[in-house]
Amino acid sequence: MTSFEFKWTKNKKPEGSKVIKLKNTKRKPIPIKNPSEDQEKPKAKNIEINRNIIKPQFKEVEQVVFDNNPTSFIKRKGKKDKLKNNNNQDSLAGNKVEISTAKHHSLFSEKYKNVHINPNVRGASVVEKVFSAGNQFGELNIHKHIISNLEKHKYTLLTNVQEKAIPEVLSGKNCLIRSQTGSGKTLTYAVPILNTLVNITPKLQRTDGVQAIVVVPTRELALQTHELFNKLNTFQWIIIGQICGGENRKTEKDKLRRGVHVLIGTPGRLLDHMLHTAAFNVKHVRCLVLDEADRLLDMGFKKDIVRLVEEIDSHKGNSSYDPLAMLKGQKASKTNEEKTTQNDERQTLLLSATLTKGIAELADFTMKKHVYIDALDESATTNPDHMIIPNTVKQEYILTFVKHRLVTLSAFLVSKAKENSKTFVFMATTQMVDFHYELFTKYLLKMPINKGKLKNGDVLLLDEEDDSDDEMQALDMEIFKLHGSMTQQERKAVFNGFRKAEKGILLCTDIAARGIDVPEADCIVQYTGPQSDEDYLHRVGRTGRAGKSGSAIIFLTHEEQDFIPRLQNHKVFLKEHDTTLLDKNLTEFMDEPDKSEATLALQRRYETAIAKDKELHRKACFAYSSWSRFYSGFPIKMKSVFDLKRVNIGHYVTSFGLQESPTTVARIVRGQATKSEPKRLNKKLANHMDNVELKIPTQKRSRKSVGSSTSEFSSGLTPARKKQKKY
Ligand SMILES: Nc1ncnc2c1ncn2[C@@H]1O[C@H](COP(=O)(O)OP(=O)(O)OP(=O)(O)O)[C@@H](O)[C@H]1O
Repeated sequence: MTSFEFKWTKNKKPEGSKVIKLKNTKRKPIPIKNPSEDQEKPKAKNIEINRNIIKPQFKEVEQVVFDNNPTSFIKRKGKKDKLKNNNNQDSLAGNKVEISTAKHHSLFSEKYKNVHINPNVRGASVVEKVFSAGNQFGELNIHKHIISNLEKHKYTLLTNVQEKAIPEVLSGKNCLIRSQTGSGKTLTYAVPILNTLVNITPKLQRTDGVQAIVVVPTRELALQTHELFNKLNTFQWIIIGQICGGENRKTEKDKLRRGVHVLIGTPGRLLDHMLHTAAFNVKHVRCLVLDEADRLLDMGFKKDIVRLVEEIDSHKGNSSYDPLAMLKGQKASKTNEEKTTQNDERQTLLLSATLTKGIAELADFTMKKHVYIDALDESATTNPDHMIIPNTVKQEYILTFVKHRLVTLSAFLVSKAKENSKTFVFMATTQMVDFHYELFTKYLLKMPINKGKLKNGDVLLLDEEDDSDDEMQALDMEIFKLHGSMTQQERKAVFNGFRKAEKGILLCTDIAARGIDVPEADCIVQYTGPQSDEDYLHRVGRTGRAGKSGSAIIFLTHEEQDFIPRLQNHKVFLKEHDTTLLDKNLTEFMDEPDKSEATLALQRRYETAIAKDKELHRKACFAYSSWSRFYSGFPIKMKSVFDLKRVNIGHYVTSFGLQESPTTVARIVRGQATKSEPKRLNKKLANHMDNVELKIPTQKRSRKSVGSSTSEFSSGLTPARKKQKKY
């Protein structure tokens, strides 16, 4: 890269001029014109500093590097020698620079053209009560130790769904249970299962085998459910176990051989053990729970579940299972073996926050007869199209310019850090999570001491080569990341870390969208749109748990604004986010009173950092590429809102802090180009090229994990496994 340097000696220094250092990059400067003066664009060899524009206190600047962009300067303290070496014969002594602070469109509150969201459309959302009318666990016919243990953990009042469902589950009926997110569905099966097992006499032995199987879609949910069971289970003879993808199979086999009564796991791994671990005996399974049933289906686990159910049924007879009858009959001194052969049909429970056609089909397949329990008041009119979201959650949207998405998100996170919030940020792909995690950890949490400005406050500067001793911890906030391509140990550590943290930001994929319970989470950010309307609901449902309050915000671009009326059709009404606080926080954070300048400073800081950091640049390219693949793969029913053909992909590249064209990024990802700064293609051509590239199934793409987000829900099973020997 060629650099130009010039210096004024005191006597040569022209009035009103300053020492600057011009760094020549191939990138074209963003033309910034002072609207008040109709002057020519600054020419490289005739640079003049306009004092009317630069603040007058700009006096003693030793060296300023100008990277071809009038708004972005780089100060290199103590690096004169290095800079000198970079000088070449093109030094421009005496040249003048016109530096303008001409206003750009503002970051957040600019009024958009073509916005057709009607902010006045308000309607009555469907409201579901969380807690029942004061009924308590103590009133249920359950073991007193379970009740005292529940109370010890502050579970005293029954939630609505618990009040309605627990008696039905206790009576042994098959149930399909629907209630809103965070309403306590886990206890509706955990309490009855424990109660049934604790009441069996003589006491269950380890050799009695698995009595209940709980199937959940993700490993985190398995971990969480396992913890809840263990919290409630003070009965030493009842063993709760957990198996899921990513864990050591052999350890799990040993666990199963030693004996487990309640087994919680993800479908793939459960089936794997059912088929290959002789010690896993399903003959005595009394209860099968399919938690987050709709998610299990969405994630393509239907086949595994069908197989799992068939496997359980093939080992059992047909007589009906009735835990209540079993309890009544406990006085007759039957052996455990007699009891299980007599009660050998499983009870099945399906739980979900949304009711879909798929669930109805799954219910038909897994249960002969079942009762449907809905937590919504009987008086409320139920319409399957209406989405029920806790009314304690404030739902908002923010309309951003595509190229400002990154800075807007950063500003939002700065605000959240100030509020000591616990925030989930949902992103489309694992590559996006990885990239943003690294970017924010390195370049948002930490800032140069001068916060992107020269000390005298004149011009913005980029932290191109400042070393760590010039940096400070700008935000007192920990950032976490969670996605399916992390190892099981990493996932566990992050999940536990985030749950225990007092505050923090979790960047995650939809792997954290269902069932995950972080009671203190008070904010949900959807940085990329959901793949379905139901996904919107589940993501939002990570806050506002058990009646607590929370907020949820979705980032939308102009092209995506139809998502708002779409949600209105589901009786979900979002308000536009008031950006005043964002503006304030960003300007304070960047120590730059003008929000456009603050925006540019942060964007340029990111761009410079990414351009210089090879690994981060690679991550940015892969993140963009995975995003474009994700975006082009939105389900048909969502295409009216999220359609790659309608978006300006060049701007999206900018939103990943990249300076290349989309086509070049695609070539870099394919290994056909190294990092470069070519001319941007025109938009149409770039669009066209990128679409063509997406369709070419190159070897690299299929090998690379930049693929869809569904891969991350892997059960840990390797596909097309050879049959393993039982032992
Ligand atoms: N009776 C209760 N009293 C107080 N808190 C409760 C009660 N029941 C459950 N909770 C709390 O409510 C939160 C949500 O519970 P749970 O995870 O079971 O909800 P859910 O309905 O399964 O949600 P999702 O649909 O998102 O999976 C948890 O933090 C749990 O501890």
